[in-house]
Amino acid sequence: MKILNAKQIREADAFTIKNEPIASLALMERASTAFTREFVRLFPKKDRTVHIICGQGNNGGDGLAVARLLFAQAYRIRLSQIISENSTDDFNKNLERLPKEIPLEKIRFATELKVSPEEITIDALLGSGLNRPLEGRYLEIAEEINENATDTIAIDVPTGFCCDAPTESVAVKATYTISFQFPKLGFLLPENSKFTGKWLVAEIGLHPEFIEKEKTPYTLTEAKDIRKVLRPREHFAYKGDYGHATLIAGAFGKAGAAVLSAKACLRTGAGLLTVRCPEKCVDTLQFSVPEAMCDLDSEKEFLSSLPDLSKKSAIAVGPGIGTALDTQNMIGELLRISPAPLILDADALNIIAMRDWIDKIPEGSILTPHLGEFRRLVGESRDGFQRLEKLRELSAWTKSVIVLKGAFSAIATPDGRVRFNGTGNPGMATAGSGDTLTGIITGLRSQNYSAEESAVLGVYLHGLAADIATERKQSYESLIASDITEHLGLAFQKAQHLR
Ligand SMILES: NC(=O)C1=CN([C@@H]2O[C@H](COP(=O)(O)OP(=O)(O)OC[C@H]3O[C@@H](n4cnc5c(N)ncnc54)[C@H](OP(=O)(O)O)[C@@H]3O)[C@@H](O)[C@H]2O)[C@@H](O)CC1
Ligand SMILES: [K+]
Repeated sequence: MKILNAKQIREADAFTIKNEPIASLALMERASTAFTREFVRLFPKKDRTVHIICGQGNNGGDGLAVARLLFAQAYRIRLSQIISENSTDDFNKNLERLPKEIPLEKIRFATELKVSPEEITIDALLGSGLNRPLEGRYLEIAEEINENATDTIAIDVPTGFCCDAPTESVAVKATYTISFQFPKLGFLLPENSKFTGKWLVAEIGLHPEFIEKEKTPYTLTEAKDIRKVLRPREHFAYKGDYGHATLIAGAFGKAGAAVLSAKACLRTGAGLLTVRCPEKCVDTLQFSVPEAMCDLDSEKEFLSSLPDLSKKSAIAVGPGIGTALDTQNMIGELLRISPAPLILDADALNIIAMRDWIDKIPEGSILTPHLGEFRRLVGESRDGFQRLEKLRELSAWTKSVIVLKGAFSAIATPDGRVRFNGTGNPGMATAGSGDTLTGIITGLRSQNYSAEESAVLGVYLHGLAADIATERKQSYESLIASDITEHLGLAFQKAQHLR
């Protein structure tokens, strides 16, 4: 799904009105109907008054239409209209259409507005037309909502929320945001997420031709994108058809990282897996993952040299390796010879940052930094938007795919695109979760998925497996990395639509 900026969304709106063609009022009705449908799903009971706070722009127009539509479904409605000098035509027309039975309070001063925790609050004050930070009474109204509302549902975006830049001033903190047609870039970045609450996107039928031709570097991966890329397992295949992966992982006391990666790699479908590890990790590995072969380093406690890497389909390095000097030199050698596609994670990335080796990263690699590792590689970022720019730059610079892990993991490709991932949950912020992802991506790369496909599929399946684990038997608190691997089978089934 494309992510367009606020200007592009306005243009999509205008293009649809002209070319569908559809009257702008009818498009507003479509948007309000879509919002109402989602609202009714979220709040099917009609035991609480719904208080709708409207501005006089098109976001306010949506609010008036929603008031009429919810009233028709027997919700108890209270409406506050924040009076300003200007109003849009569609706002005025929806004001005319408003049933007389709906109580309408005209608000001139913020102090006149009373928000009650007993009611459900719908925020229709300002939407994507925001062009400056909130101040004066708008700011006071947002504060009144934040202080007193218990359930706030924002139409399109919360009032004061910046779609395409950090929201630095006060904005409404919604419980849910029901947004039209496209997720906004700001929904996907950490500093803005405190305003949207849980967000969802309601389709309003903006013109497909406009959406098709409009260019944006940003997309959000959907289930249908995954289904297009996932290949079915061949009936007459044998293990040699699915690659021989190598995982260079582990150090004394960190055999678990190697175990987690290895298991996830095999569960993702790699035909064969060899794990290169120090001697002290081998018993743990062979006991925990008997399906993997082990190849011992000459050092007992840490990795110091590379194994034979000929005929390997993918090589992952990093989980649990530590940063001993010999291990650093081994990474330097691997970057130099790079005999097969590389997946670089964890301490491999830390070593690259320490030794200033970004220039040595072979083209076509996959890097999977979390926020801390990313910072070590490219320095501090002012905010999520600047971090996104640095992510794109790093991908172009290294000609590699970079997976920046976090909520809505972002996958950058050297051509400047960024693909966000929507699966996963806060339970995944747990030890070993990243090692599991490395294993999954390695398993896919080993089966000859491209670097971009491996990263996109891997991150999606990793998140989906965690979601299924959480739905079935875990909570966000109790989820651990091995639960993710345990549910990979169901994730594949769901992604392939077999379930
Ligand atoms: N796109 C679509 O596909 C569809 C969009 N639809 C809906 O339209 C909404 C966008 O509507 P919109 O453009 O009328 O702007 P909106 O957010 O109501 O603001 C109104 C005016 O407020 C002003 N203003 C700005 N900042 C301010 C501030 N800080 N403090 C005070 N005032 C401020 C500014 O006017 P100004 O004061 O600059 O003259 C601005 O023009 C969108 O979110 C969605 O709900 C659907 O109906 C149909 C399909
Ligand atoms: K709003």
